[in-house]
Amino acid sequence: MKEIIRKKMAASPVLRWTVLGLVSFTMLTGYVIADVMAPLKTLLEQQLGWDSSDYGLFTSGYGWLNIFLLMLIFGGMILDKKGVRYAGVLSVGLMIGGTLLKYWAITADLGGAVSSFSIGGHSLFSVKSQVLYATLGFAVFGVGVEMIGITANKAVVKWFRGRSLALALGINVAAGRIGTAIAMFGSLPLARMTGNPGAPLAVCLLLLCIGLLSFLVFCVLDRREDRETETLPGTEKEEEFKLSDIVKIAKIKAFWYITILCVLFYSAVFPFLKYATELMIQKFHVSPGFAGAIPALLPFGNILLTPLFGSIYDRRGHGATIMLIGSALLVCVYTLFAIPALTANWMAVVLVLVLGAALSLVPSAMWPSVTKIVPYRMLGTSYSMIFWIQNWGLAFVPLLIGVVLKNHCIAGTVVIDGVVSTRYDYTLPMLIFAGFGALSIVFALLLRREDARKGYGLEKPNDELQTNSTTKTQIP
Ligand SMILES: NCCCC[C@H](NC(=O)[C@@H](N)CCCCN)C(=O)O
Repeated sequence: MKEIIRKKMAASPVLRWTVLGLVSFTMLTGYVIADVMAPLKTLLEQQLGWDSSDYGLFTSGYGWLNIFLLMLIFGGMILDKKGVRYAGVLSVGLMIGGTLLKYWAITADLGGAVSSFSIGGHSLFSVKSQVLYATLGFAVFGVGVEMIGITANKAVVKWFRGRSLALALGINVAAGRIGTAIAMFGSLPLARMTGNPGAPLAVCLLLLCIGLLSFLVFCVLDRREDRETETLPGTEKEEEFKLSDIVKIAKIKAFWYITILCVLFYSAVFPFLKYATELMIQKFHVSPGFAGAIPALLPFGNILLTPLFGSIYDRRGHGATIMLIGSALLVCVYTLFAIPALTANWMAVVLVLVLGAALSLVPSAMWPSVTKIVPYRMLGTSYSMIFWIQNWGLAFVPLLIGVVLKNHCIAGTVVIDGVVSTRYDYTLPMLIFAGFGALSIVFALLLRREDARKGYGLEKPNDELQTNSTTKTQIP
């Protein structure tokens, strides 16, 4: 009888897809907030008196606790020790707490207060208190949103092993992209309409509370599933995560290949977006009012393509090859972006669309492939280690590009919207991004070779591999 119930729970497609919808919706609400302030840079400067360095400090806050205080790694260990329900509720709690602090900082009247830091009477630096509190809020939020990313991965793996795993993870990534698209298109109009840069954050907070409810419903279903599986005769208890597992993970060569591929690949895409609008204006002569719309096409393509490529991986396999093709596309896109003679508007649109295809190919194969390399009980820690290293790239590559632009790429001045601005030659930054792509190819090749040696099954269809497994812990 219990066997029947278990089959009913775990195998019921309606239940599985409902679980995916609930978890992905929670992640979506977090992803909206991650990007909601980006379109408001000018408004923050006009209405709150921020300058570019205030905004830069605030944006960098996202990674502080994750990178320097290793919060992401601890998040992964909590996930493996305490499970997806505990980690998920904790993540949403952190996101709500961080966003509340950020909202308060943006909307409170702090009377232009300044916070100064000094050691032994020597002043280190001063910063507007409003900027400081908003940054701290964003830092706490950053811990929560990265943690919900890995929690969602592990929850989806838990429910979809053996059944369209890459498609499910692709849909989960697509939910994140919908969140980004909502932020990119909704934030500025809402702030302008209300005349309040805090208004989009208030709406996001409401959305995040609905995200919490959604996750709590998931918790009920997940708990029921666990109870029913546990009481089945012959069900072995999942081996517990131990601290020494970190060493085991670190000894897996393929894990490092996929991690390095991840940091190189993501460092070539997300940091590019921070400069893409200016590239459109200065190289492709797109009008400033329209220039942001071209890079904004990127998440839209992903929404359809990531699940599509995931489904191909499930049915046909070729995971490592999919990552290789995605990396090769990066090289093509950025080499073409670097060619000074190519300045047609349509070319920029085509290149962004191809970049979107690359950003669908690699994640659609990368996240499911990790499950073939490390055992399920270590998955949270493994994803967190990958995210941690990736976060270094996401934090420092934009800085590197900024320094390169300032020191090597100034090519005179240009008038934009009646204002004389510095003209930059983007050839070198584009070649740097192409270089990341070339290195990604190398690591995708190394991964493919390691797979052939160790037989992880990265080139095999997920569905075929999974139907051969019989227990929860049998992932190679
Ligand atoms: N369940 C989510 C899978 C990860 C998706 C992946 N996100 C990340 O890698 C994050 N660490 C950083 C994303 C930063 C974007 N603002 C993704 O492809 O988005």
